[in-house]
Amino acid sequence: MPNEIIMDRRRNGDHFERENGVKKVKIDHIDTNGHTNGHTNGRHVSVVLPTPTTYQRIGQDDFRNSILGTCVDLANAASGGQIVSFTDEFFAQATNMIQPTPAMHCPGRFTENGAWMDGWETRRHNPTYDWCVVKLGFAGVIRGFDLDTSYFTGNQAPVASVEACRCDEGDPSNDAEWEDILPKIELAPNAHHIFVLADINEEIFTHVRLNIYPDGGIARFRIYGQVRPIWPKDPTEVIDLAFVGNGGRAVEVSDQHYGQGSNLLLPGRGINMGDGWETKRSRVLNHKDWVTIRLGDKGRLREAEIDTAHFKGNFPDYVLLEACLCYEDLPSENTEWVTILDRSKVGPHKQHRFELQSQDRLFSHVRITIFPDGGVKRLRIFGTRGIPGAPTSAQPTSAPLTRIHSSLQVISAVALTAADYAPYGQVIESTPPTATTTRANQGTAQKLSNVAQVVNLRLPGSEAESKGRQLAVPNMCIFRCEPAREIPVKFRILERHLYSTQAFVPMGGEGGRAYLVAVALNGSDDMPDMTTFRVFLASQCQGISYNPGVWHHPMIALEETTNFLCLVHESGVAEDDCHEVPFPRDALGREMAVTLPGFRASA
Ligand SMILES: NC(=O)N[C@@H](O)C(=O)O
Repeated sequence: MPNEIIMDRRRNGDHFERENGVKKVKIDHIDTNGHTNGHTNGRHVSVVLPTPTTYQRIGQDDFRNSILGTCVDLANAASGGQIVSFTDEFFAQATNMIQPTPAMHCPGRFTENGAWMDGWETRRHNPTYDWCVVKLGFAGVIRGFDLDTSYFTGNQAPVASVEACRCDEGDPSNDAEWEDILPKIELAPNAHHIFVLADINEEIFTHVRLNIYPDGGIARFRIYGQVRPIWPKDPTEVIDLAFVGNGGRAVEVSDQHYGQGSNLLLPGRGINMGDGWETKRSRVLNHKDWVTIRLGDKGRLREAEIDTAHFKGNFPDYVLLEACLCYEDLPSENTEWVTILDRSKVGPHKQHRFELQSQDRLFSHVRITIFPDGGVKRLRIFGTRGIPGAPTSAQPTSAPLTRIHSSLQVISAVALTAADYAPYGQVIESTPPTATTTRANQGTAQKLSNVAQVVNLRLPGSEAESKGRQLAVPNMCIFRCEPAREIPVKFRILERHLYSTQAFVPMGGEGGRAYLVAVALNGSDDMPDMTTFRVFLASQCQGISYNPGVWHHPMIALEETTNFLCLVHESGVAEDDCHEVPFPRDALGREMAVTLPGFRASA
């Protein structure tokens, strides 16, 4: 047996050097059984690893009664989790693993590489192993995992392990210090593998690395933990104490048949009804449902926002807010609950704001109760932390309410489809649902006509001309768009072309995998109607056209500089050709940004 060297910590990865406290050990290879071989000073060594962190595997039925039931999924794309690097994703993209929705199965559906799989799947015959690095949506402590191989029945990864590290700026470099968090465990096909870590480790992590030996697929990767917020320096700053990024957690839910209670605390307004809290229909008189939320910190509560976005026929009739102060995760039966918002009427698809009662009292939990049942998208509880120096009275502080800490309004992008985009314009693609197709080119081509409208409202004799608008002529031009330099991408302005359509078509040849199309319809106040604001993720095979007067953000290319062919009618009169407004902030003064799991900011 070659000499053994006890390493204080192992890192996955081949061919790197590691100070073992005595000599540099060069790890040559970690085989699929975890045997780590290396050499030091020309002498072959076998590396013995420290005793792995202990853990307990639990069943799905035990989940809610375990510590994981009061945790959040730190990796979830809906909370800003992102895939930052991986060795391979030949069959299916790594970013699928962190989607909020459960894995789906579509037998008989194929991509150009193989069977369509809803998860991360690497190519076969890896001689060592694959890995994928996840950036947590928010820094936090880790309590457990769900390595879900749903629908992977002959191609699941057979063995996996998990490491973590903290990297406050950017992403881990090659010499990052990774900590073994979950040792190698075996994975069965088509199953949830839920692990609770035995050590209550208070170490804060920002990134996790999932290793699979030697290759294969994982449907979903959930990283359960608790956010450790980065609090504002100013103790008087009013913040959303329920926000997941500020450590808010749903600790008890009466019913979440259609949508989890923890969705109430996610960033932004979500993309559809599926990412809110929604109960089943009740069929008994005087029914009610509720969610108990442990705030990120004790605090004095000033205002609440109850958002019923996308709930248009199934919003609750009434809501009630209560609060209490206790130091356990779950308030006990005899906890005193104080009403901070009397039973109040709410309506469809709307952000409701309420002034709260008992603003001078300190609370640690809030309970939202809905009557009789229904759906709520988000709950925001604005107040100040109960720490020395924070205001104890309800008098306005130096920090006006609009200075809300850090919780950007965050929105997710959705895939661009002709149907979803129809209110804003047309999608220009090779399979348009409405184009007329004829043979052309001496029978060697299909001609798809009228794939998008081309409109010029400043023609001779038009109403615009009668109002003194100068005539306009078509301008076919090229926009060479530089890629977004920060992700999430923040929105700066919205613009519109009142008298002309404007089409953008990627010219191929170079450019990133996708680009963003951010649009809004015009409101009754002749400004953008932000309830219609959508962000679409368009592929390089899709062009778009904006209808005249549709508000849109300037084109946002992703990852690589992208050339777009553009067609628009212009008169040369600036205010007619393009009307710009600053991007609207919400009622609480927050900017808006779009998260893009799986995409990286350009260098
Ligand atoms: N996705 C997919 O097709 N996978 C299989 O072909 C395989 O495991 O190689």
